[in-house]
Amino acid sequence: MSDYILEIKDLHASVNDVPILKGVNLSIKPGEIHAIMGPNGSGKSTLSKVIAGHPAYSLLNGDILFYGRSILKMEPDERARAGIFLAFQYPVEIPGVSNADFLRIALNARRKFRELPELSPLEFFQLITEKINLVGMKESFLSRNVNEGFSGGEKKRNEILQMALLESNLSILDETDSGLDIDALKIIAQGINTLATSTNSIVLITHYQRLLDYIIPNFVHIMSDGKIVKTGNVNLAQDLEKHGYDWIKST
Ligand SMILES: Nc1ncnc2c1ncn2[C@@H]1O[C@H](COP(=O)(O)OP(=O)(O)OP(=O)(O)O)[C@@H](O)[C@H]1O
Repeated sequence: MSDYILEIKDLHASVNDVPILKGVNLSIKPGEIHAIMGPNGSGKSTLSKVIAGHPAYSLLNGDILFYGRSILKMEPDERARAGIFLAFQYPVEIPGVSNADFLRIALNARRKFRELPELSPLEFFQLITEKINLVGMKESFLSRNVNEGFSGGEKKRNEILQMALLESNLSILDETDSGLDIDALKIIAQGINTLATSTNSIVLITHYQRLLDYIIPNFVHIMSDGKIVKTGNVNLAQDLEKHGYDWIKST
């Protein structure tokens, strides 16, 4: 078994024949939290979607290893069941599907993969009641359709609720902090800290140093034009906040 949960090696990817990722290298060990920052359009969301297996992206070169094994041939649902979770920058609404059913079916698919017994609706209800407190959500959100009519911040909370339920090994949170009010940011950050264990890893994609006051990452990476151009600790985010991205170019 590899020492790493995730290893990305010289990853090049394109969308609609436009090259976006131009040689990304990243290694993540269990127990680590990594933050990825970078200017708009630098490829952060693309990286997260390529890891999750989004079919719109073509892989041109490189590899993605999950516990030492290439996942390139795995479908997105296989990757999710195996323990890769992506909280979307723009969570989708699914009219006609109740949030509770969606979450229970997703959880049971993951439990089946882990060779755990599926939860009955009653057992699921007991578990979800505990988990919604973690993200400060009201129970009424469970009977509504997935994200339908949810505010921006409520959609983000719902993503973290999924993360809490699925107990994924690798959780990639794409701008989960954007759209959250100050109180919600603290609640969500606290929830994420509770979910971080010595055996899983979290990748936070963010524009705001503020999030990293609440969730202290082990590493901060800066992406620019499809590559990770600088890696440091949490001080790197503070320097960036002070000096802006032009500072990176001059260092
Ligand atoms: N379908 C597409 N066709 C052409 N270009 C695309 C397509 N999808 C994404 N791109 C481009 O890929 C680049 C990287 O986008 P991506 O969303 O990964 O950036 P990002 O770093 O997450 O940006 P932000 O911080 O604004 O969310 C952008 O220039 C974007 O316009």
